[in-house]
Amino acid sequence: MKRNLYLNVQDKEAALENYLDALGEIQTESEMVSVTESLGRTAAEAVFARWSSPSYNSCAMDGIAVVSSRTKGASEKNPLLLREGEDYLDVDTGDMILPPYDAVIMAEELIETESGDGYEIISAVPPFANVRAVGEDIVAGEMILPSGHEIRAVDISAMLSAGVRTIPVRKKPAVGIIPTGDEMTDIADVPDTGPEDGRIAETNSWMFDGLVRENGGIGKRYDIVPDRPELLEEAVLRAVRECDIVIVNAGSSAGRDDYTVHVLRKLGTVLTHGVSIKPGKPVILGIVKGKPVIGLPGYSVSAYLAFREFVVPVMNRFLLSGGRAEEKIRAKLTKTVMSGLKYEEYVRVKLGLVDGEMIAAPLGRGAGASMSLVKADGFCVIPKNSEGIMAHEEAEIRLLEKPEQIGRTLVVIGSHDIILDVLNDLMMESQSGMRLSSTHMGSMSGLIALKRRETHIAPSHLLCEEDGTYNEAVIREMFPGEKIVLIKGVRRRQGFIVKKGNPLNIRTVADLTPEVRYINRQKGAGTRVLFDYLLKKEGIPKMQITGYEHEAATHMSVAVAVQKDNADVGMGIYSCARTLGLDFVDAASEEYDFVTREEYLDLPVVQEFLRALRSREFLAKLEELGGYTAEEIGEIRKIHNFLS
Ligand SMILES: Nc1nc2c(c(=O)[nH]1)N[C@H]1C(S)=C(S)[C@@H](COP(=O)(O)OP(=O)(O)OC[C@H]3O[C@@H](n4cnc5c(N)ncnc54)[C@H](O)[C@@H]3O)O[C@H]1N2
Ligand code: MOO
Repeated sequence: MKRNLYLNVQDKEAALENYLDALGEIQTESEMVSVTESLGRTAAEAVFARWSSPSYNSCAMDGIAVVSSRTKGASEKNPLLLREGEDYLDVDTGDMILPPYDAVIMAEELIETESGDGYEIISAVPPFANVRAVGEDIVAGEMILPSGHEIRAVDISAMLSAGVRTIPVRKKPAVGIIPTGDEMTDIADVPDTGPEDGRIAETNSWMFDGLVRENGGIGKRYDIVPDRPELLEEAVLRAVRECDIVIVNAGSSAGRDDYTVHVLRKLGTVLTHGVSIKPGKPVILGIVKGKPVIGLPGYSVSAYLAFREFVVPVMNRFLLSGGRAEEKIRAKLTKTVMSGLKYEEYVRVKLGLVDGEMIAAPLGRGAGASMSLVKADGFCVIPKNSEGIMAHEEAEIRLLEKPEQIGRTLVVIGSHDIILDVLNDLMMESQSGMRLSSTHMGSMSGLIALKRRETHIAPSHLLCEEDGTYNEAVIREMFPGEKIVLIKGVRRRQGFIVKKGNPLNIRTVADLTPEVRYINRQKGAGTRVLFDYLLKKEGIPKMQITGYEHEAATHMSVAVAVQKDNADVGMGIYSCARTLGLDFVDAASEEYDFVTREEYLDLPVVQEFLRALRSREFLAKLEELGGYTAEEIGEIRKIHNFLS
């Protein structure tokens, strides 16, 4: 099969409009459901009340039922005596009121007679006072909900009160999901130890199934189709017979086995192959036997975005829904994101509020970075024909997370350590509703973010080469005249992460001979500073280290690179080596602290962070991870550096 080179990508809006036009008017169907099961469904027709509610005149307050006309003339000067059995009946809220009674006086307004045989009242009551008249809430025949209304819990109770038991709702569109690819293994068949080399656990179909349900449809997953066009043809034809919409996943691009587009052309028509969004470019919009068949790219982020932009609008056609309104906010980016001119680019971001300003920290941009979706609070969309957005500029963010949650976020930018995940977990476990959102950019970038008031806390382990101390020296230099505090964190062991048994026998930087493949950390990372310091001490030039330019963003990615033999050695913390069953050669003990502004200490999110940091659970967790000591944990050191 020849490669598909699709260089003519279409604009997203034009492609979608053209596709919806080609699909024409969709015959929507409805089905009857019990009102009690109708939550979230869309009413296919207007719903009318069968009964009135209340269905009888009912007492609205606890007190006595009276005949209103007989209370005329009662006043403070001329109180009226009411006798039990003759003039009134004791009643409670919800009781039926029958003639001749037509009004209720609240218990609080009654003055008991001294003899206890009745009450005195000092004002007259009008007819139907404190009475819920029949039909006061809902009148039989009244329209309760218009057609197209999405049913909520309150609607359910109103319908039931009005005697409506079943209603017609729009039928959920059935969305067929066909995963493809020779390398795919159904999750049920993946060994417990993980997929064999070269195999991939088929996970996208489960994401689509969830997305289909979230958007009001029914997902129908089909077996994985191997890379053979005749099998895909068969699968598509079957799915088209059984479903309203069909998704074919992967095989949408230019690979030799990417023949989805050929199959769809053979079975029907393809209106678009390739749109100007990134990730998500290789979308295929086809029609087979009148049904929409959409080819989505294999990478999970691309697949998710393309689903949002193309499958959801088609599903909304079936539901006759305008779709959910997207919430948007403006936020300041913490770092520059560059973008090509040809595509509209979707950058996932984490959000937080620092000093009253919304801050967006961009996450990993790879199309396969599914964790960027897990962590994202929103997307920043960089338009076509834009080269990108500069750091500290404002951008529009489409929200995925609730705005309230964002206000309860402790923003942490700086050096990475897995204890940040543990602290977030401890904060989330408590009743506070607060969370910690950390972006790993290295110690130096964290301090710069703190300087610019773009983070609450900057975790840092910056060595002062002159005196071997940590953090204080650089803070004094960077924050003259500002009130900065150091929240003491942990001492942690830094060293060489090597394969089990240390086969290359690495003990010191001097053992990093040219045959040894090193993996480094990004510029500005404290671990890189430490490595450079060790090299300098030994008089070893950086350029002599094989792999000095090979960078990873976290300790854990260094450890994985060693585990999977992309490198022989890298510097990192003990706990990461241990988690992956690797060996560790001690090189230094360093201080990993949390830098913040003094004025932030009183913020509830910072207080909650301190609580988690000083908790017994956290100490226990450090013990479990290994490689940490915490003698000064949670202590606060003021670093006020006022120049005289
Ligand atoms: N020469 C070119 N190569 C590629 C281009 C291009 O323009 N020219 N586009 C790239 C872009 S952009 C994307 S996105 C991908 C899309 O590729 P396909 O849709 O053809 O998907 P595959 O190559 O088959 O798979 C990509 C990736 O995703 C994994 N995958 C696939 N299905 C699943 C599933 N159901 N569950 C989990 N993971 C899945 C698959 O194993 C691959 O790792 O193409 C670029 N290439
Ligand atoms: O455009 Mo692809 O969808 O970036 O990964």
